[in-house]
Amino acid sequence: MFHYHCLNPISQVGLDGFSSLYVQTDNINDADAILVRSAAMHDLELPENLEAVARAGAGVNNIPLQKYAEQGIVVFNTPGANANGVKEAVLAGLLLASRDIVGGINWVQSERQNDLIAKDAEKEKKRFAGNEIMGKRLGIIGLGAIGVLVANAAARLGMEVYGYDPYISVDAAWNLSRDIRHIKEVDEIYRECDYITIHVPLMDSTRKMINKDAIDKMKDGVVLLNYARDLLVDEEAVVDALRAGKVKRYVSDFPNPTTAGAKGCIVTPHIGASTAESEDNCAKMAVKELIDYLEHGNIHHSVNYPECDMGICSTVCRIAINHRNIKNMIGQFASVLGEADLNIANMANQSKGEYAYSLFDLDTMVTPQVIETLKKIDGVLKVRVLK
Ligand SMILES: NC(=O)C1=CN([C@@H]2O[C@H](COP(=O)(O)OP(=O)(O)OC[C@H]3O[C@@H](n4cnc5c(N)ncnc54)[C@H](O)[C@@H]3O)[C@@H](O)[C@H]2O)C=CC1
Ligand SMILES: O=C(O)CCC(=O)C(=O)O
Repeated sequence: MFHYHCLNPISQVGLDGFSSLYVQTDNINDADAILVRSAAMHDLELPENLEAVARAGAGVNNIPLQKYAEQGIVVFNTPGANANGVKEAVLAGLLLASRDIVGGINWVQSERQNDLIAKDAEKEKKRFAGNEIMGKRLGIIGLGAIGVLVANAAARLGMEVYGYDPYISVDAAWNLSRDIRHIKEVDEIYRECDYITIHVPLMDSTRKMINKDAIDKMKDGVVLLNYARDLLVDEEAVVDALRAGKVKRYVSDFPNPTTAGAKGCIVTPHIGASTAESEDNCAKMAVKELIDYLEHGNIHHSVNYPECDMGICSTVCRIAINHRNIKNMIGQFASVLGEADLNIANMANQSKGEYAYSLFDLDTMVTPQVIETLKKIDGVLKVRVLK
């Protein structure tokens, strides 16, 4: 029996993927696994028995990845599962920034008692006029799951699309329309584009990457869109640039005291991925990842441990070891198992940065003493026995 705890509401369609072997618990201390969306986990101490955290979404800046890796806790995310939801929100953002649709709706609302509203609308509508996006130049920073979808959709809407991503994956490159212009220096995006949208993860290297220096290089009247994370942008600098007329509109999905209500800011309450489809997709993928890890020890889409897949164990037992990526770990595991007269039928060892993961399928059941000996090896962070 496995227990899981949800730190945020998770789509029932996804949770239905758990078999009768799984029970939801309100007590985090009983949990083998946690499902989370945007809840902040940096100050959350996790119990020793916890095996995994699955982020039903893309961004993992709310999770202390290294701290959990040190505890042998594997953190997963769900790459691409909510990308279409965000793409559609970005398209809405492009249109909302181009025409004063929000102002127009608010005007109609404020005139709802006015019997002459139809006639007055014809006089007032020039205040809410704007421009079309067709033929305008859109710069996309970050061509991952979301950036690629935004690029292709904007190109189909007749925009001239510039894409910048020095670390683009082979898959993303294959999925990118040939109409997208490949930009090698981000300054070219700043210099040339009428609209700039950012789709990179929040990391130390990307924090405040859109700052005053970057804004100064942009075209006058540029529109900035941020459906990635507010901390990627120096928003004080953006608000100053809006006041000065340098930036025309700032569209953000992350409300905070700097941007909420500020002139020229169009801010939504982090709803980029809040569609039934995205929520279901993320939850389904997260649950699948947890099941494969808890039952079979396989790792797919982890952000702090390597990919590792040995399928379903067809021998008597499988040992899963989370450990540091240092020399002679496999040698030590093999000698402990050999000394205990255990034959290794199959094995896998993968590493990612400072951490590594090993699976051993054995022909005979391992004893608790052998597991204790493995746990005592310097650099071992967690050992599990799986059937
Ligand atoms: N508003 C919302 O509800 C949502 C927001 N997000 C945010 O969007 C971000 C991106 O999501 P995905 O596209 O799914 O992630 P992804 O991991 O598929 O793509 C990120 C891309 O950014 C690129 N990148 C990294 N550093 C870069 C840099 N310095 N310059 C240019 N490119 C760089 C990477 O190479 C990668 O291709 C997430 O990390 C998350 O913060 C994601 C989903 C929903
Ligand atoms: O769960 C959510 O709605 C947040 C989505 C998000 O920001 C992400 O996937 O990075």
